[in-house]
Amino acid sequence: MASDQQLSAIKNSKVLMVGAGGIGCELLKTLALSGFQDIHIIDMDTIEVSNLNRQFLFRRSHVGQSKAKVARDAVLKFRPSISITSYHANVKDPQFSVDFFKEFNVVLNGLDNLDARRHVNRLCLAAGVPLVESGTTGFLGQVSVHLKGKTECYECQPKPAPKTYPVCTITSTPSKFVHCIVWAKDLLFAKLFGDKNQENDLNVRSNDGHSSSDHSEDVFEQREDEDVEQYGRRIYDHVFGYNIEVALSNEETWKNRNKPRPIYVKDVPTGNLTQQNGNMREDGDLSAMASLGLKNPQDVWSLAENSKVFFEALKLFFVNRPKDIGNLTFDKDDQLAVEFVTAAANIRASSFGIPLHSLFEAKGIAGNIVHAVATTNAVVAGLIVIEAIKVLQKDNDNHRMTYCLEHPARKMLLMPAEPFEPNKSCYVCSETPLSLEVNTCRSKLRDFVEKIVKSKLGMNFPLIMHGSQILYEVGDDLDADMVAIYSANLEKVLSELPSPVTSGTMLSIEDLQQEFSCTINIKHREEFDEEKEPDGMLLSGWTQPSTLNKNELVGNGGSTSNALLAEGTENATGKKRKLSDISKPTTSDGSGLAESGNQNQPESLDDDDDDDLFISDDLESLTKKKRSQ
Ligand SMILES: Nc1ncnc2c1ncn2[C@@H]1O[C@H](COP(=O)(O)OP(=O)(O)OP(=O)(O)O)[C@@H](O)[C@H]1O
Ligand SMILES: [Zn+2]
Repeated sequence: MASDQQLSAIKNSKVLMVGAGGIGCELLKTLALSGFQDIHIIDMDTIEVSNLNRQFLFRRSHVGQSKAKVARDAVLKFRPSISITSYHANVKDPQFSVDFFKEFNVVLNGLDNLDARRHVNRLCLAAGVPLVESGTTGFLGQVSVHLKGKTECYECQPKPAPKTYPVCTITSTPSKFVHCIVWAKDLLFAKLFGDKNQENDLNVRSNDGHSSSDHSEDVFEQREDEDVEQYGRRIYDHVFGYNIEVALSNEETWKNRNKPRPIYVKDVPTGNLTQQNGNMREDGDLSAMASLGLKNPQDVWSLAENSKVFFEALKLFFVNRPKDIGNLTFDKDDQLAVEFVTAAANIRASSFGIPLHSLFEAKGIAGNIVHAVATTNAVVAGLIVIEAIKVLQKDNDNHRMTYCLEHPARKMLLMPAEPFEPNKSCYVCSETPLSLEVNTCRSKLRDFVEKIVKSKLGMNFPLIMHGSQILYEVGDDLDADMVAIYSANLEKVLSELPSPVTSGTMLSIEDLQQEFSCTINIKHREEFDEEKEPDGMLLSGWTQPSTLNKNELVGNGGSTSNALLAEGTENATGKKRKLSDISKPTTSDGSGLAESGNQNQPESLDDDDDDDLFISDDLESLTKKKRSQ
């Protein structure tokens, strides 16, 4: 039961929830039932069928409608007297300015991506509004509190980069099914159905050293004299047959590897491809599986079935979705795209002697999906509300960041820890400059804007200055002359800009919407390792807090929090961390939650009682011990 004091803090508060998905639905319900009276929700999405299993405020009839609005209406049905305001919008839209954020007593995040989380973090810092951040993945969850100047901000700890694979593993020497998925999704699918002007490694390696005139034209363009079936067969023979033959001709590559087998259409009994079954699923999605009468997404298809799905999906794209061709990027919710990618990945896997997978498994890998657990979302939502109430009561000494871990016996375990102090070298909440190694004579301003300013620094509306000269700016109110100058600057190499950027230059970069600025010291470097530093530049200076050494306890930014709050990491793609992993300093970054061995594991861990949830204070006492040293 809440105390009178708590109730009055709750009643007089105005809270902003960002995200009305898995965590958001639970959170809105818990806020309403806890007595919150003025709740604002932002979510940019509409409801999908795949949300219904856990986003319990939504029903089938709501599919296609705004999540924020439907969530609001559903909760108002059982709490009609409270005020809920919904925004069907991206939190990065300019309407959600620093002034907008200042209206709230606390901001609660239920997001699913790094980009939006970073943006909200910056707005909360600029507005001086406390942020309660959260994330879940399967049985794992985490809630943390960020108070400007008192605790670390969401970006104080670097987040691991999403898992990437060396280009040659994907283009020439796959050894795992995931490599075949990446090839099918990022190369083949992108080449056939995506933007034709995008760089694509599909042919680069496989055609190395072979200048057969037959293959020097763009083989991926449909020829005027061929129909879509002939086109499909030619693509099939090219990517699964010819390209593999070319790869095989490089003897060196296969000295210590199993050789792949070229596969041509004529070798595979695909039978009659004219379909009788109609090509729609029950939910109205276009589907090659439906046309072919393949019903169970958990079945592993044979090579022949995969080949049929390949041809049928390709045909359906060209015949039924011609407008999409040239504009598509892979989307795990696009049934036909998932079918095509599954089939292509399996045919490639077959060629390389890698076990084939079902559509269900392939979709999970392609979409970086860890199946959500509704209970974890509910527990995390409860923890968010507990921390939000402490924020409202200004109970700043008692905040906890809480990890939701998986008990070895599949029970859920809560681990509270004290929040960390701000990282003095955080480029977001402190003024520490960053440094960038870059070839200033080769890299263009465009590379710097795309790869560093937007992608690494997460800026939306950047302004780049060298001394008092503006090199680049984004905004709606720029006059045409300025737009022309900035566009021309984008195409210039750094050292040839009107105000040349060379070794020793200090650039200031500002995002006017986020009210966030930082400085970058430029250091010229000639060469970069293509595989390890594919951006051709290296940003540094934003380090782990120096107070932590490798074997010390890490409350946030440790492997669990990174796995949860950063997208697409190895952990988020299916490998669940065990408590024992987290309790020992054996994680790759040495940042396991506890110091070493079993001594730090909660005693109750092996306890066999039947409770489904228990809270351990062990970690908290350890944290205190470490900090007082
Ligand atoms: N920039 C953003 N602005 C507003 N809402 C956002 C933004 N980024 C993500 N969201 C919302 O955050 C919510 C996250 O919820 P959740 O993790 O359950 O994802 P989902 O898309 O509903 O489910 P899944 O990804 O598993 O299909 C989504 O509803 C999504 O629309
Ligand atoms: Zn910070």
